[in-house]
Amino acid sequence: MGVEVAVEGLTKSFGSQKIWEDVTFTLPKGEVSALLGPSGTGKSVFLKSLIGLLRPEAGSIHIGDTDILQCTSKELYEVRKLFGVLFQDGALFGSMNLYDNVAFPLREHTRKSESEVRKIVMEKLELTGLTGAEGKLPGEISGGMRKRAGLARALVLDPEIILVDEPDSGLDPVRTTYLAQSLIDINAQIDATILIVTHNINLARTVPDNLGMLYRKRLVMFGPREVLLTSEEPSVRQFLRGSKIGPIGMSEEKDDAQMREELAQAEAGHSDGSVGEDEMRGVPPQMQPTPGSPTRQGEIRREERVRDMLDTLPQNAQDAIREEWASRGHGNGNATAGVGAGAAASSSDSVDDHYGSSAQ
Ligand SMILES: Nc1ncnc2c1ncn2[C@@H]1O[C@H](COP(=O)(O)OP(=O)(O)OP(=O)(O)O)[C@@H](O)[C@H]1O
Repeated sequence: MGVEVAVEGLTKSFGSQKIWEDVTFTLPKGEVSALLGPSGTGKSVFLKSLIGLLRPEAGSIHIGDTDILQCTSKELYEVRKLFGVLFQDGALFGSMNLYDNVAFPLREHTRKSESEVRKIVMEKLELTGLTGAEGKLPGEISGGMRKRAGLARALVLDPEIILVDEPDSGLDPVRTTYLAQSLIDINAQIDATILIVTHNINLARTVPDNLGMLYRKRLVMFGPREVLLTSEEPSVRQFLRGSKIGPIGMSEEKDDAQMREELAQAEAGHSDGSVGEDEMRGVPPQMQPTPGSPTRQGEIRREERVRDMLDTLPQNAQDAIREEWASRGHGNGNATAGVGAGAAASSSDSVDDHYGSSAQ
C-alpha cells in the first residue's frame, strides 16, 4: 500500500525569489491527487522537493514517518526507493533501448538476476502497452510511447508513491486519456499514492480523488476534488475555464486597470475563447479502473475519509458529494457499499489534520 505524504509549512526560495511559502497538505495514502497551477508557480519545484532533489528552507515533508528535511542521507536514500517518478519527457537514456531503460533502476538498485530483471521489465512493459517495442530506441518511438516507457521505468521498483509531472505534455487528448487510464489502473493494482502535477483541466476534473492549486506563491486550496471543482474562488474559476477574465494574467498576476479593461471587453461581447462558465460548473464522473481491474482501495478509503469530514466542507462541495453518492445508490451518506459501518467513527483526523488551513 502507498504511504502518506504530509507536507507542513513548506517554503522554498531561490536566492531572493520566493517560489511558494507555507504550503501545508497531506496526500492520503493510496489515493490519486493532482496539483494545478499556472505556469511558473513552482509545481515542478514542488515535486523535486518531495523526492529530496531540492531543499526547501522551512517546513517538513513526512514520507510515512520520516521527515526528509531532517533525516540522514542514508535515510533519504531509503525513502527515495519508495518513489517512482514520471518526468515530463520520460527522461529516458537516448542510447539505450526501451528494455534497458526500464531495466536500469533494477540493475542499479537491486541485486536481481538478469532472469528476474527480465520478468519484471516484461511485466511492466505489458502493463504500459509496450510489449514488442522493447528493442526500440527512444528516438524511434512517439512521444506517447516515450511517456509510457517512462511510466514503466517508474514502476519497476514497486513504488509506494508515484509522482507524475505533466502527463499530458506533448500528448494529444486521446493519448493523454490513455495515460491517465494507465495511472488509475496502476493505482487499482498496486494501491500506490499518486501525485500528478498538471495544467490539463480535463485530467484534473476527471482523474484525481483530491485536487489542489498553487497560485501567488500559496496553496490556494487542497482537498477532495469536489471542493475545488465547485469553488467560487476567482483564481480557481478562471483557471478551470481558461479565461482571461480574473486575477491571473500573462505574468503571474495583473493590475486593476488591466482587469477593468478585459472585463469591459468581455461585457462588450469580445470572446476570449474560454470555456463557458456553465460548462465548467459541477463535478464530472471520475475515471474508473478498466473493467476487470481490482477495486481501488484508495477510493474506498477516500469515501470513509470524506464521510468523516463532510460537514466541514463548503456547502457546494457537500451537495456535489451527496449527489454523487446518491447516483451510485449510496443513500444520503449513512451507508457505503464496501465500507465497514464503523469506518466513519474510526478516524479521529479532522479536516485540518488532513488538509491544513488551506482546505475550504
Ligand atoms: N534550480 C533552480 N534554480 C533557480 N530557479 C529555479 C530552479 N528551478 C526552478 N526555478 C524557478 O522556479 C520557478 C518555478 O518553476 P517550475 O518549473 O517549478 O514551475 P511550474 O509551475 O512547474 O511551471 P510549468 O507549469 O510551466 O512547468 C520558475 O520561476 C523557475 O525559473
